Formats: sequence, C-alpha cells, structure tokens
Amino acid sequence: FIVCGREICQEYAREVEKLAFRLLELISISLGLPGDRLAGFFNDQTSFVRFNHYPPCPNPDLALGVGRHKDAGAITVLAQDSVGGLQVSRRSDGQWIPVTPNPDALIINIGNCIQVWTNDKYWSAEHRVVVNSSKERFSIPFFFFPSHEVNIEPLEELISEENPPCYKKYNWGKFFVSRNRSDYKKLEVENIQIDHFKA
Ligand SMILES: O=C(O)CCC(=O)C(=O)O
Ligand SMILES: [Fe+2]
Repeated sequence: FIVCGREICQEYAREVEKLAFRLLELISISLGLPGDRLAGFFNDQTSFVRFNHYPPCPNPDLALGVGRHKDAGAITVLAQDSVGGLQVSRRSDGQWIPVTPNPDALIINIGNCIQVWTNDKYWSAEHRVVVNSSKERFSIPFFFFPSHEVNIEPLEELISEENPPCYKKYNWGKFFVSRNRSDYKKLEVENIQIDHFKA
C-alpha cells in the first residue's frame, strides 16, 4: 500500500488533482455558478500530498492520532488502508461517528475555503483520528489548496440582503502559515480557526 517511488507519487498527485478540479467544477455548478468559477483561485496552487503513519499506541484512550480539526483548504481527497480510526463529528449533536474504512474508496472532505466561498452552503466537517493498541495505520490525504495570494471571502453572487456574508475576508497564505503553527494538537484544544473570521 505505502511503497511509493517518486514517479508513482507524482502520478498519484496529478490524478487526485484532476479529481479535485472536477469536484470544484461540480460544486460551482451545484450552486448555479459557471463551472470554472472557482478554478482561478488555484492558478498557483499550494496543494500537497501527505503520508500519515499512525503506529500502534499502548494507551489509545490517552492519545489521538490527529486532534479535532476542520481541513483548512478547499477539498481533501483521502486514501486510507483498512484499519480505521477516522471519526467525523456529527453536526447536529457533535457526536463522534467512526468512518468505516474502505481501501478501495476515496474520502472527500470539504474544507474551510469552500465553506467560506459558498457562505455556509457547503459545510466543512470537523474530524479527528483515534489510534488503537494493535495495528499501525496509513493514510494519504491530498490537500487541494488555493494560491498563496488568494483572499478568501463569500462569493458575491451568493450574497444578498437576505444572505449577508457569514465571513470576513482573509488571505489564504497568511491564514495557512499561522494555522500550521497551531494545527494537529493532540488534545481537546479549540482549533477551528475559521470561526475567527465569522462576520
Ligand atoms: O488520517 C486520516 O484519516 C485523516 C488525517 C487528517 O484529517 C488530516 O491529515 O487532515
Ligand atoms: Fe483532516
């Protein structure tokens, strides 16, 4: 699963990037916007692939693999093995729901940028990763991130008197740098920084 030479990784990145652009197009269309409405934000994209390894943990009740967070970018495309550990917070009551692992499927996460662009029409789910005491786990997320200089704010086409903007404008590059410093704390820390830009 994880054996990966440079060419294979590059090919994987190119393919998931294509998928991410296609999803971006479908999201735009679903909002009644032109299919290419969001693509321009990715001309100089800051996307990347990460390899996550979660070793077995002797005290899984005392640690998390990844603390609770929302993905900061536009879209995350996640591949994982069959071990499991990813949990999503249910929006209605905050309960942690385990995601059934399927190595033959990709998980698509909506990130903060889409939430802000769509003025909350799309919602980025909070999630975390728990560990277990017997099996190591691998996952490979592709983070589809906009260009550094892009300012993120609700799309003007989706704003009206009845639908005022839910967020203030923020710069993607600056947000990402400060977010990276505080991300992935292992404990139950407040780490949903998009709320800082609530209008
Ligand atoms: O390992 C996973 O399943 C998810 C990791 C994650 O949420 C992240 O890297 O943002
Ligand atoms: Fe995540």
